[in-house]
Amino acid sequence: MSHSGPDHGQPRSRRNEKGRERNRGARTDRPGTSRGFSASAPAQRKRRADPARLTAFTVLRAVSRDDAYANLTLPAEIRRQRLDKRDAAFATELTYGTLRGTGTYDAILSACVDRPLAELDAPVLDALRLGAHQLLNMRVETHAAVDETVALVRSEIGAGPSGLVNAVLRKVSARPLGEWTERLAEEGQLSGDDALALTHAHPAWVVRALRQSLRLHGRGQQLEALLRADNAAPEVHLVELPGVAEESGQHLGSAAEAGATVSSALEGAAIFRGGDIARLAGTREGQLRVQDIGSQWVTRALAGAELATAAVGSPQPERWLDLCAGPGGKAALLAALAAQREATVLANEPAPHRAELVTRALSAVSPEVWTVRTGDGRTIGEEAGDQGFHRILIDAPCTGLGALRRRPEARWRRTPGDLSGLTALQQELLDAAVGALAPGGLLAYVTCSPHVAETVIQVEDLLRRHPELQLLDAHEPMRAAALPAGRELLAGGDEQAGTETARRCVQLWPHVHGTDAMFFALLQRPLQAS
Ligand SMILES: C[S@@+](CC[C@H](N)C(=O)[O-])C[C@H]1O[C@@H](n2cnc3c(N)ncnc32)[C@H](O)[C@@H]1O
Repeated sequence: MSHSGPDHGQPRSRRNEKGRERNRGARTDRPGTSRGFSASAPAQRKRRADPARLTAFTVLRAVSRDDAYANLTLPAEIRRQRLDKRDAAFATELTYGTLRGTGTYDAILSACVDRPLAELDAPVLDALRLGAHQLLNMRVETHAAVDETVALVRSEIGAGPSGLVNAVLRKVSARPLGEWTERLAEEGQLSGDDALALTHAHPAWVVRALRQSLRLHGRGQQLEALLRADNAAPEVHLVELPGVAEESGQHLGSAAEAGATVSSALEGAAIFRGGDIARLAGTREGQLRVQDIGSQWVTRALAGAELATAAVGSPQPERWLDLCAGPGGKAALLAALAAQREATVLANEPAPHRAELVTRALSAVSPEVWTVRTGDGRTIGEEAGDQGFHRILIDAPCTGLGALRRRPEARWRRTPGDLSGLTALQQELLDAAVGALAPGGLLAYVTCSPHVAETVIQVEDLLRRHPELQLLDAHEPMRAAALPAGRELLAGGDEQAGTETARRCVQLWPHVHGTDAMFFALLQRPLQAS
């Protein structure tokens, strides 16, 4: 992790966006940049917090106090503080980096504080984590990281704890991150996954789960690459919904002019590395949307997979179902693809506010194509009718361990105890979907988690409960949906997977495919019961 922002405590001359040299000596309004700042007596030190650091601190507080989600809270806070582009980028790195690294920073802080961290006031601990991130993982100069954090504490918490924060951060700054983790691993006699957990800031149970899944999918040697990828800022992926704009590809074209790179892996997709997405043409109408390429890929694979002939032979248009649709990303793409095939989509979501989001996402597609149901997916049999659904997507509620890049606090919030409730729900949703599937129909089971209990084991259990189902090779529709570079990306890994079931499923990975670690299994109901 690194930050190359210009004026957050780095006393080097930097250029502004237009390439002009900034006169740093003349700028005294930016914290950490005014000359002699760190040398000034404490009483003369600035008491006002730097807006970017204040933004990050406010989000950290919301995450630890209210269980807020940083990816939702941060944009609102950036707007509230009216941060410019550079400060917004700095605040984002501060917030996301601090949250990702929390476990490791806490281990280091524990070695520098003379009492258990749990005895510190929560805001003080958040400020220390923020300071530790700047010292250990960003290119912020030591004096600025310490002084700015102390200024933040003075202004937001009070003068009381500022001495402690100053002293602790100075101890933290005594060695670089690598030395800290080596030393702590040695002292704690950590080895294997526990040492990796400390070095790469993942809980040990998550490291073990990722190792198990990588091994099952023929990628046993790639654990460190995956852990590193989880700690990198994700690229923003865009999708242009097919067939909804006046001219096909027009929004991707203008996004490319604004700096996006059109994907060579998947049609309709692009990668955007910075900039204001809301200003891209088509976003206001929901025709151009942010969506991980992995999500786009599995949606296109389900829409394009071949149905058994009798299921198609019906005079009725195909009926598609998105069983767990909120907030509607896949539903919108599915509906756009359905419109091109004269199919209809029922998008189901039990949480009313998320069902609203689904309706909003679908509004880019002709309303004749889709309907939203606000209900529990386990009662979907009520909607199956005589015919059933021809294509069903279950994008199941899951631990989300495949999206750690995007949800920086999630890894510390999840516990292994979450698995039993989630896997039980996944099982019930799968059974309900099987009951609603038309003869010859296709069922896509998708998770944004690579945990084997939610993926391959879930599919094996399903096949035991419903031996009539056929597990298709999910790579085929994925390859068919892909562009040449995407087909290449799909090669390897799963082909050497440990079990026949795993070989037939697709497991995407951030370090291989540049997507979330999304799992995709495709099952088919036979035309007639045998
Ligand atoms: C992984 S998210 C789906 C993401 C969505 N497909 C998208 O691409 O935007 C899982 C969704 O399942 C919903 N869910 C939770 N319990 C459910 C249930 N009993 N039946 C159906 N959906 C459920 C959650 O509210 C959540 O919106």
